Formats: sequence, C-alpha cells, structure tokens
Amino acid sequence: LLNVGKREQSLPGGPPTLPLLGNLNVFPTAYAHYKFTEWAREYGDIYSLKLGPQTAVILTSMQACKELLDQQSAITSDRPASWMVNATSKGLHLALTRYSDTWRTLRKVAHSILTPNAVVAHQPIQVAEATQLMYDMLHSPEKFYTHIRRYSTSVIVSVVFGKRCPRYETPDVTTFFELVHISELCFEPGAEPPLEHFPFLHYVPERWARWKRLAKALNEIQIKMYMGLLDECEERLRNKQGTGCYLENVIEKQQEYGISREAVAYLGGALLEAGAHTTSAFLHTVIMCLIAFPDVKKKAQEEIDRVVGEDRTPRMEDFEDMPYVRALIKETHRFRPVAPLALPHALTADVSYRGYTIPKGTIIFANTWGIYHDPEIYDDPETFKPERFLSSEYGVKPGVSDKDFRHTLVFGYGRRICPGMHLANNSIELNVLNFLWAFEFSPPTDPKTGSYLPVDTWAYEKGVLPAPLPFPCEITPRSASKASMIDSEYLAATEAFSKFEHHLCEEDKEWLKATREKH
Ligand code: HEM
Repeated sequence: LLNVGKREQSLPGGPPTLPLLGNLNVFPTAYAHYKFTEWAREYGDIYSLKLGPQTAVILTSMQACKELLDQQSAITSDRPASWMVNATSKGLHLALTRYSDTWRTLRKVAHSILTPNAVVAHQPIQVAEATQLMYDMLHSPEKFYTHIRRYSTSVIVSVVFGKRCPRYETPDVTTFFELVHISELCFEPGAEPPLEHFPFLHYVPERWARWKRLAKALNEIQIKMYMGLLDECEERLRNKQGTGCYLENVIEKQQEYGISREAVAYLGGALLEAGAHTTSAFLHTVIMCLIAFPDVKKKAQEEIDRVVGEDRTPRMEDFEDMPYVRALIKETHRFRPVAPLALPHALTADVSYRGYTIPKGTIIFANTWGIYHDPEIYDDPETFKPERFLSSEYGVKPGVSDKDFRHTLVFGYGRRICPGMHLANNSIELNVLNFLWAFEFSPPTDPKTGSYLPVDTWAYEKGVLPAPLPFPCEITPRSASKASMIDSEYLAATEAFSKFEHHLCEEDKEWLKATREKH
C-alpha cells in the first residue's frame, strides 16, 4: 500500500504525487487537454501521472507520438481496461474495445467500406445531404447548429444503415444525440472509479453508483437504436429494397466475416458514434472561425468566387484549385482539434524509450492539442492564421523541423488511426465549399451600438470530443440567384435521397412532401 500512488524510478517525471492517490487529486475531470499542456510546458514532451496504482504517460511532441504510437504500434494500440466499455457494449465497440482478435475483425470489416476508393460510392448521398444542409440554412438560418448535426448524423446513418434522417426531429437523430450526451458522461475522465484496482467497488448498489446507472442507460439506448436499425436493413434485404449500405453488405457476408448479429449492430453504432459528432463539431468550429475572423472569411470567399463563380454550385474537384480554403481547413484542425487528446491508447508490453521503462498496462495520452498549441513550433499558436499553411507544408514556424509531422495527425495514431478519415474529409471539403459559396456569416450585432458582438472561441463542451457550445450567428444568402439555385438543387436531390427513405416515420414523410411541393 505504501507504494501505491508513488512514481516508479524508471518512469518519466511529472507532478508530485501523494501516497495512495498519486496525482488523482490534481487530475483534471474536464478540459484535460489544457492541464496536460500546462504540465507539458513544465515537465517536457513526455511525463507521467500516477492515478492511484495506474500509470499514465502524456506525449506532447510529434517525435514522441511517432516513435511510440506510430512506429511501435504493435504494442501501443490497446485501449485502457474499462468496466464501462464492457458494461455498455460487451467489448464490441470498435473504437473502445481492447487490442484483440475482436478488434482486428471489427477493424477489418470497417476498413472495407472506408478506404478512399470505397467512400467514392457514398458520395452521391453525401452531396445530396450537403445540398439539404444549404437548403435548411437558407430557410431557417437561426437553426444552423442543429441543421449541421442533422446533416452529419444523416450521412452516417445513410451510409452505414441505409436510412436517412431528413429532420433534426427525426427520432433517430434525437435518440442519437441523447446517446452522445450519456456517452460523454460515461467516458469523461473520473466518471468511472478505478474499479480494476478497488474491486470492492463492484458491490456498491446501483442507487449509490452513478457509473452503474449511466452504463445501464447507455446500454439500453444503444441496443434499442442499433438493433432497430439492423432490423430495418434486414427487412429491406428481404423485400429486395437494398440501398447498398454498409450493414446490408456486412449482413450478406456475416458468415464469411464470422461476426455475430450483435457485433454487426455495434459496429454500425461505433461508426455512427465516432463519425457523426466529430464531423458536426468540426463544421461548427469552421462557422465559429468564419465569424470570429472576418478577414479570413473574406480571403476564402474571394478564392471561391474566382474558382466557382455565380453560375454553378461548388464541386468536390474545385477543392484542388483552392489553396487558401485548404489552408483554412488545416488551420481549423490545428486551432481547435476535434479530439484534443485523440482516444487513449494503452501498452500491451513493457516499452523502453529514451532510457525510461514504461510498464505494460500504462495508458498513453497523445496530446494533440499541446502539439498544435506549442509556441516553439507554431508562430503565435493562439491566433487563427491559415496563411501559416501556405508558407510551410505543416504550418510550423521557420527553422523548425517538421520531419515527424503528417497531415492526418488530427485523426490519431498508429493502428488505431481513424478509419473514417476519408469519409470525414469528403464531408468537410464539400460543406466548407458550400458554406463559403452560398452564405454570408457574421456575429450578431449589439442592438444599442449596431457593432458586432464578440465571439467566444473558447466556449466548448466538456468531454473527449468537445464541440463548440451553441453560439449565435447571422446567416444570409450571398445573392438571390444563389438562393434560387439552392432551392432547385434541393429538389433535384430527391432522386439521390429516395432509396434511403423506405423506413421514414410519418412526420418525416409529411415534412418532405411539404418542402418538395413548395418548389
Ligand atoms: C472530423 C472528423 C473526425 C475526426 C477528427 C476523427 C478523429 C478520430 C480520432 C482522433 C480517433 C482516435 C485515434 C486513436 O486512437 O489514435 C478516431 C477513431 C475512430 N474514428 Fe474517427 N474522426 C472523425 C470522423 C470519423 C468518421 C466519419 C468515422 C466513421 C464513419 C470515424 C470512425 C472512427 C472509428 C471507428 C474510430 C476507432 C478506431 C479504432 O479504435 O480502431 N471517425 N477518430
């Protein structure tokens, strides 16, 4: 017991520890990336924390992340042992499950739809949904925040489960965001006590154990939603109304893949959970930056006006001709990374690194936020400046080596790197082009003075994947001809939508009929 909480000699240094607790008394329970970054400036790019008997190591340089997580990925690709993960998804959640045969199978199956080539097949529905997003923002701009959430959910539910969500009020969307909320509570650092180390906690009755109640609530909602969507896929296949969606393909090859029906449902659910909230959080941040930094918006709009002009809507191919818009997207990832600490990795064997011995079972946090906000690497890192990515490939300041950098840093590390990044990039590129082409974005004005109100670019949710908190924004079409083009393109998208509309509820069908008849 005397040694519990004490930092072993072989570990990298870190904040002073207390007996038994280690650093638990100072471990941040919200916005952990800020505190981890503050400690990195004091203890260096690799330091350790003791969470009772558990060790965690925090990496805050590209060199350490590359050498440990990318190059030694055979032993650094586990996830931390978690009672919560088992209780909520029986270890079948691709993003959270341990590095095991189950993970390998799920990852292989997921990979088959998410390669750069495979995602091309899903572009028509992505383009159609992005058109609806413009349509929604045109007709009810005050609800832009939820329109974006609807978009990102509908794209993944269509691609994965073959069913779209035309409204934010569509039951699948509201259920999903309820699920995301409970899930954030379940997986916040500190939500679950160290059950592996203090097994007696397993016996705490549910009414006193918040973690047990949260797990139960999450599990119930996941099972109901994912199994329901799987049932609908099977019904469409039986009725020969297949959409070509991902789960329909998996169901047909289920025996070949050797995975259970429950695992198929959880795989779909994991893709939805990992893909929808991340994409919408990024798009919200883009809009926040456009209103907070009007000079950037102006330059990006000048570029899109030059390349696309007034007479047509943007196309994916236009992106290649827009270096400034590309730089804007890279700077948004740097300025407010969607996953500031990626997802935690864990070691399946002891690792020797820079003279330290880091034991098997250690949790590794890659501090993407700390890397992207390091003043030794980026000139004025707290300023939003896409130009930095025009003057150097990775945006680093002159004289700094960028040999360890890669553009996929925001998507994580090693064997756990995000398998959905190509699908995500298509959504990001398409919508950023559409936003800049179609709309004028500005902060609300003070009714007394008429001047713009300040935008708080720090107002983010708590959690592992913090999204901007809802914020006010004035959105108007850039011209009347663009507004009417958006209406007609929305109508033209009806065909691309139709095969994903078999299982819509009555309210959705009525809403669609009404909006289509209007034009
Ligand atoms: C802006 C959008 C996105 C960002 C920034 C993002 C970022 C990330 C990050 C940082 C990780 C953790 C990697 C690690 O552990 O090192 C991750 C994992 C994952 N992402 Fe994404 N992601 C995005 C969109 C998507 C989409 C659209 C999908 C699916 C359709 C997806 C599916 C997954 C899955 C399944 C994992 C878990 C992989 C595993 O543990 O093996 N993500 N993502």
